[in-house]
Amino acid sequence: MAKINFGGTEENVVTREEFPLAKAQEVLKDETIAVIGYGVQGPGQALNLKDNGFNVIVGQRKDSKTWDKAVADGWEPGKTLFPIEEALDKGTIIQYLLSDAGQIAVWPTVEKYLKPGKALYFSHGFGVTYKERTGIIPPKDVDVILVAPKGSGTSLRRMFLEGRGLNSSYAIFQDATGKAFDRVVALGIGVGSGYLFETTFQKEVYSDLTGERGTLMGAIQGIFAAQYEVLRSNGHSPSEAFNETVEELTQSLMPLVAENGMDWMYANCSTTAQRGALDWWKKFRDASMPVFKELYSEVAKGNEAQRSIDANSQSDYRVKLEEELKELRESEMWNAGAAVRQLRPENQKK
Ligand SMILES: NC(=O)C1=CN([C@@H]2O[C@H](COP(=O)(O)OP(=O)(O)OC[C@H]3O[C@@H](n4cnc5c(N)ncnc54)[C@H](O)[C@@H]3O)[C@@H](O)[C@H]2O)C=CC1
Ligand SMILES: CC(=O)[C@](C)(O)C(=O)O
Ligand SMILES: [Mg+2]
Ligand SMILES: [Mg+2]
Repeated sequence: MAKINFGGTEENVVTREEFPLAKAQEVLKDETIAVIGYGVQGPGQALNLKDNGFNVIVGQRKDSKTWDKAVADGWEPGKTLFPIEEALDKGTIIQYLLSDAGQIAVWPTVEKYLKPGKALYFSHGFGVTYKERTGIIPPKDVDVILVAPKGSGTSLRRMFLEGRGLNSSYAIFQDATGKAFDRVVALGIGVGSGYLFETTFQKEVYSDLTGERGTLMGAIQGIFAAQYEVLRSNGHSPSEAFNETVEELTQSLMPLVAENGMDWMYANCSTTAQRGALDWWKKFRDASMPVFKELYSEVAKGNEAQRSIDANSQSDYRVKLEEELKELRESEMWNAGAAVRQLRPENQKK
């Protein structure tokens, strides 16, 4: 366990150096890892575990699109791919990777197979933290652990195949066997994490729900739309408005931030831009602070969790989500974006 100083605070971090893959394989050599759910995280984690040499099987609803996806990915029905209950029975570690709403519906079935000594693994603190709303209360004689990749399951798989890794948080809610730490870290390394930082189930879900509604997905679309609309209402063309709002950020500036921080990105822009950005960023911070405070309060009260449960437990939730995604895709800003993306040299038809 390394102690890393993050901006003045020392935190526990597990890296591949001190917990190499060989150690993870040794820790889990007698385990059967059953990945329940094959949506976004399921494929990324299961395929990385398989490529890392672990004994992993997939449990999914038969005659479902995701069953077919698993077959297409090489999982063999009756050998490494099973209906959910069969996988639950065979698994000594249950990776519960159904959707958060789906986990509620299937929990009564999962609970039946949680024999003493097994491990119940999540990639989100949602189900256990909001137990009054989800009904997910694990038995006392199983390990309850979490590895939460800080990114899409699609990126987890892509970065693994590129020889890189996506960072994950890890937490132990219950250590019934005395092996919970070794199991959770071994699984974190096995699913392809670059390094693991410690958290709790509650801290993970509060921060994650805030992040995805905030800078990572919700707020960023909000400020893109606001700037785009102001530019357009002042006579700027769609391509100019989109390039100045999104394309330059994703293609040029965000990679510089990822490489070496915000000051590095600023330093690689004009002094005119630096002056402006340094003058305005606090104004945007102050304007959005009340919204972020309201967001966190709604998350901590459980209202955001309930909203997600109510909406995503509807039988037509996917249809409704797709309609809203279509509305976003067909908005002028993202329509202009599709044209701009096509103009990238790498996308030009050869
Ligand atoms: N999407 C991502 O990249 C990330 C997801 N997570 C967490 O990982 C877990 C899995 O997330 P995703 O892969 O996005 O899930 P998802 O929304 O893609 O759903 C996974 C699978 O659950 C199935 N499912 C949904 N409702 C069901 C039901 N009632 N009965 C049976 N199956 C049902 C779906 O068919 C799908 O195959 C969640 O706890 C999520 O919060 C964590 C980090 C990132
Ligand atoms: C990809 C990720 O980390 C999210 C945004 O939290 C999620 O998909 O739930
Ligand atoms: Mg997340
Ligand atoms: Mg999330």
